[in-house]
Amino acid sequence: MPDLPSAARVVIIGGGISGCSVAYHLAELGWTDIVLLERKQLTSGTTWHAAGLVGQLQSTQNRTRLAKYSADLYMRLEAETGLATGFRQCGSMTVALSTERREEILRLAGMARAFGVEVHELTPSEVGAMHPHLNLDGVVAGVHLPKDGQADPGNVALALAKGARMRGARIVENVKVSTVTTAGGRVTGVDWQSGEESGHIAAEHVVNCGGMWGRDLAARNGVTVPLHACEHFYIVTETIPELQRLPVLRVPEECAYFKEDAGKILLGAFEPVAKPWGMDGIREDFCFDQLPEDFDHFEPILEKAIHRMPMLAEAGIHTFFNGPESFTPDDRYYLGEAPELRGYWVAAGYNSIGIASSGGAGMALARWMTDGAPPFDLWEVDVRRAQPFQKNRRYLRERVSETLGLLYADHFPYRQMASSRGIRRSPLHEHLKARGAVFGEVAGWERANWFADAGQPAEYRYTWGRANWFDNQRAEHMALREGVGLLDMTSFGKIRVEGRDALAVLQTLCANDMDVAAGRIVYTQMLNARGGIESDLTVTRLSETAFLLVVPGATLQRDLNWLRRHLGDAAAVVTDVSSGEAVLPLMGPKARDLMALVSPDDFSNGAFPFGTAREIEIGMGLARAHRVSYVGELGWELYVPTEQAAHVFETLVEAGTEVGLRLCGLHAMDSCRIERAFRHFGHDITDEDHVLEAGLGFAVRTGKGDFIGRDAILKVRETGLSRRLMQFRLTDPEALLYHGEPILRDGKVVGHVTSGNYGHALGGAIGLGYVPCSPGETGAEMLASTYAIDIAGRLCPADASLAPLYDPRSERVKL
Ligand SMILES: NCCCC(=O)O
Repeated sequence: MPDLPSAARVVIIGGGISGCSVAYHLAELGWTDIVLLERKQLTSGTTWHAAGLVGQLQSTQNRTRLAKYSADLYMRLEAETGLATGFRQCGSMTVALSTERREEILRLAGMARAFGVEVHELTPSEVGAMHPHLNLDGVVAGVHLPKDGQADPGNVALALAKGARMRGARIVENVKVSTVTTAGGRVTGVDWQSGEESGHIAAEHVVNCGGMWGRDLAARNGVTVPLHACEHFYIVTETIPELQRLPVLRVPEECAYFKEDAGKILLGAFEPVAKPWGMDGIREDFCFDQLPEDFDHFEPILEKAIHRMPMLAEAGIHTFFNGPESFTPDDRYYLGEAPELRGYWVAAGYNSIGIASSGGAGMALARWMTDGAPPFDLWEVDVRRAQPFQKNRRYLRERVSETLGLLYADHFPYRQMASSRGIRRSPLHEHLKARGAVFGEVAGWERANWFADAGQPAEYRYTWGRANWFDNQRAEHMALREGVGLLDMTSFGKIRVEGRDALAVLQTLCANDMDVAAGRIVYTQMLNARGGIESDLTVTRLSETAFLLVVPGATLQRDLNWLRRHLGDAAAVVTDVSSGEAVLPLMGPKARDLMALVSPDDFSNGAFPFGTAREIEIGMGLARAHRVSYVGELGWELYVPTEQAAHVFETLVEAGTEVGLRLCGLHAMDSCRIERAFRHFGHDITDEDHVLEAGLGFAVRTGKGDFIGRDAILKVRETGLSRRLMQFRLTDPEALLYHGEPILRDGKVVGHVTSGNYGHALGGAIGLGYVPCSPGETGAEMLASTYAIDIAGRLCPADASLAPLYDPRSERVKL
């Protein structure tokens, strides 16, 4: 009979590195009554066969921050626990074989450096000096991270487990969780089995660290954790006598990584088309299992690797390894509390970088569970980004066969997934496609990003330079600025909040005043207690007791979750009505002229002012027109019952010929919104960003009474801001900004670009980003500095502004 309590504060399911790290960090934060249950033996799923690379260079700042934490933790873990982890700070090197890849690694290096990661750029001959066995054919550059390392993954997990046990956590093997029990939308504990024995542990929290079992385990409780295992291949050579100690080497363009360990080379592959595994479930007795080798599948990578490191041709292969690892639809892992079930936490789906990620992820989750909020913005890995449909196994199988290879593929800006597409489509999809739309995907939605001209291939050609759609974007952008453009934003999340207490609920959750007349639209944020932004939305009062909330499609699950969790026993219901209406923004100074051609209603400023919504006739149908704009121009967002969308679209397009209507895509919408300095949730504004630092004080009404975040606003009003969101325009019209580029103030790195695009009306790349300031420092003082943005090592001078560079007085929306 396993030695298990009948109650615990938290039960962690899964004894891989993820579960051990969560247990370690919760114990470190003083949690008692921690129980970790492992179905077989610790590390016996995926951890034991991981390659053990601890690389800090991740594709975003916050994942880099977490990976840096892992590297620092593993450095000290052996001394703390007395258990050897095999961690060696051998450094790592990534080489580029093309100028495009060079741009990518130098951009990443600049970003990582801004976060305190030591990183050096290398010329080809410096690459050769650092790795003398390397064939330098085609190598154009490299980056070296001396503090990267490698470790024995199993031992790191065991050391974390020991550290957790030393602080009182109970870690028990050979106990399987058969059910996570629930009541009233909350976790109540777990039922367990061990051989013939079974029992129950009552618990406030459960953490799903189930790795490749994570999806199925979650699905049993209706929780969405979309991940799927893929086969991951590597070989280990026999001992190579002349081999010296080497840094980890990544040659992403040849899909390969090389790790020197004890005189042998481990060569691993991230091939472009991977082999999903475990489609019909995973064998009950799976424990330290390997999968059958597939030499034909590995051979193309091996051939290139032999060319790159010719000594491999002579080295015998000691081990040909194939083992399953979990992959997710967007190559990002899942952390946080599941929106479906209170007390159900997730740390899973590590996409083959679980050793590098788990240390930091365990720390972040433990702090999240302790404080009820993540330690910093973790939206990119937040489990609430998962869409319910992504549980579908066929979707996952097809998608992960692509995402494994994407780990080492070029991470070009605007790169789109090729697999598992077309799942969520607007009713106008075929209309847009027939007119040249090139689609991108967000949250499963297909969205027209740009429109190809007649005869132009309707496809992306990826680059770090000017894209093949740059001129299309410019034409669409200028149509929105000078004429009239029609967009399709059906992917917006639409939420109805209604009932006797709907107003009271929204007054508590929103920073702006919701007590407005029916037909008014209010731009607002939902804040957390720190004044950070949980949601960025418009709220339209439909009647005394009904409100329509419009949110980005990508944040719908998060926003629904935030609303529902704060309902308490209020007499209000929250309903996702996203599928009921298509959204057609008609924007530009000629929008009123076009509306007059398709509708008998009055669209004058007097009759239809900015910030109002009303039902209108359009063609032979009805729509609700909202006078708002995310591009900063006169216009209306038309909310049309889904089944009337095609009719309204056809009516607008037909009449539009008279006023030069142009179909516009999301790329033009984004370039317009960044010129106008409209913030984008998840980039410019997150739960870490105080609403006043974000420059959104104009949408805050502290005088209306209490609401979540009010105290934090009053406090900052008293103490002053410690940073401010600024807008930048590069003075070189050729340079391009995407995201993550370091910002320099008077020659010193002070922040990074939170979002970037090209300002076609302003004539240069535009970026937003936070700049620290001292309390009391005036805007004029901030603007007296000189600013530059580091783009892959080149310093590009930038004009900085606190007010929007385009239409600073917001006159155009009120034309
Ligand atoms: N599991 C392999 C890790 C690969 C990498 O860190 O690049």
